[in-house]
Amino acid sequence: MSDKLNLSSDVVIIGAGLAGLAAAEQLTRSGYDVIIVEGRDRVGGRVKTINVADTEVDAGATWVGPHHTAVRGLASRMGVRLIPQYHSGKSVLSFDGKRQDENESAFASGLANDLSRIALSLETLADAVPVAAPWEHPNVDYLESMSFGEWLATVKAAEETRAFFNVLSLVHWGAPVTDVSLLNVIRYIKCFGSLEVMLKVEGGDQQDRIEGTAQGLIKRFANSLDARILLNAPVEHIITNDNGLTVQTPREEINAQFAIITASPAHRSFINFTPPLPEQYYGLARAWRQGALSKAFVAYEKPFWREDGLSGESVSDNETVFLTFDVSPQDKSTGIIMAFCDARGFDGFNQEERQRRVVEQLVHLYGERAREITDYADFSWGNDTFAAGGPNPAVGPGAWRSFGRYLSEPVGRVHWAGTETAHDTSGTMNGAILSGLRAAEEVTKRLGPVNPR
Ligand SMILES: Cc1cc2nc3c(=O)[nH]c(=O)nc-3n(C[C@H](O)[C@H](O)[C@H](O)COP(=O)(O)OP(=O)(O)OC[C@H]3O[C@@H](n4cnc5c(N)ncnc54)[C@H](O)[C@@H]3O)c2cc1C
Repeated sequence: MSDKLNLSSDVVIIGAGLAGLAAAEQLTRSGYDVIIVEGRDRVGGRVKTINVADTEVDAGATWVGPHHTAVRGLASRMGVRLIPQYHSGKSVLSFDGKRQDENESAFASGLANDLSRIALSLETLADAVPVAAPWEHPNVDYLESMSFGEWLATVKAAEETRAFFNVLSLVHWGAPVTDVSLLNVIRYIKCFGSLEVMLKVEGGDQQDRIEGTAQGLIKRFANSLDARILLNAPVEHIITNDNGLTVQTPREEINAQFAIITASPAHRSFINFTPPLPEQYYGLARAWRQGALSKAFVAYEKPFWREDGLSGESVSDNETVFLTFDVSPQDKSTGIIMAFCDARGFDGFNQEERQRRVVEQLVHLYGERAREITDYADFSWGNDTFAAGGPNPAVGPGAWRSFGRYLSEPVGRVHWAGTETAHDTSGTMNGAILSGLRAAEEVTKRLGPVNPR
């Protein structure tokens, strides 16, 4: 007999990120018994709080766009405020080591025209993508034949335009333009609404932050649920038979009718399935390689860049820091720059070297005062000890056509959720919630009615 703790529920949810918690809320409200199993020692998944200068900051997801109604609704129910992303003043651009303020003419002329030309082509391509079934696109062979980088070369994008879109690629897929397929990029743009929405602060995806951090919101959400949450419980094995399934972690064995797996597609393959999943599901896990992205937070006595008329926003082709934002607390008790760092020029170095690289680039962008730091913290999602990678999969050429249809198609008693399986706002916290609700609805239909709580 196994010495594991035996538990049972109607549904087991794997993953205590937003998708898992949203699915659990929906199912428990309908009267079902739910257990959530989470491999990490915390809830939140790709949402995580770290500390810099005694201030909590978002190492993972940060922003909520105006159209992210599921997150907005959740925040409002949990009594958590959204605060506007600081966006006053000029941003800074730095390509090939040449720093300039946003509205200086060198950028405004040639590059702006080329950027608009490429952006328009992308938007036009995105318009025609059937987001729920991109493999049905009439030109799927062409769109899946090349990476985003190859397409940029085909349309003769200027070097700086390519560098600009590389920043977009790094921040969304944690990988350069050479690693993601053209179809993946345009589908993602359609899921977000438009390229403009993806890039904008006011009226766009970077409009608001969650007061007290996104993980603060998720902790409240988790505490409000009428479901058991097991932490430090990595699911190793799922055994299905005619009557139900058994989910095994190193310490627990949980019997249930159905499972909802919210792990990102690449992490699904770390679970052993008996009977095995159909072959295509392993192909999917291989092809949905999780990108890598890191964030550094540099604290100062005050947000000094504001005195120079700067917003703290910057875009660079620097090999370490490619994007910055001002995430200082609203009371300006300290100044904090959040720097998105390219894993390739960051993750392999020790903390001293990572900090040196980040601060040097901030000095380049904001002047010598950027050297006078009061604190520093960083987090590398690609180096995380469990379910490493982030923020989204770097889906390469051919992957959507071969495996896309298996993202959310249930296998027996196993259903799939997670932001990657959403059609609307896929790749965001909002998409995660929507995917959890969709999977809960699928399972509810199969379980049949019980008395709602
Ligand atoms: C650096 C970064 C910045 C981001 N910025 C934003 C942003 O500004 N705005 C925005 O909306 N989104 C942003 N995102 C994306 C957002 O965080 C995700 O889309 C969302 O949180 C995904 O939620 P999820 O529940 O689908 O997946 P996850 O949060 O990944 O949850 C899945 C859970 O499953 C667990 N798990 C995996 N395998 C197992 C197993 N075998 N057993 C048990 N548990 C397992 C994982 O530990 C994880 O907790 C960002 C992400 C990152 C990394």
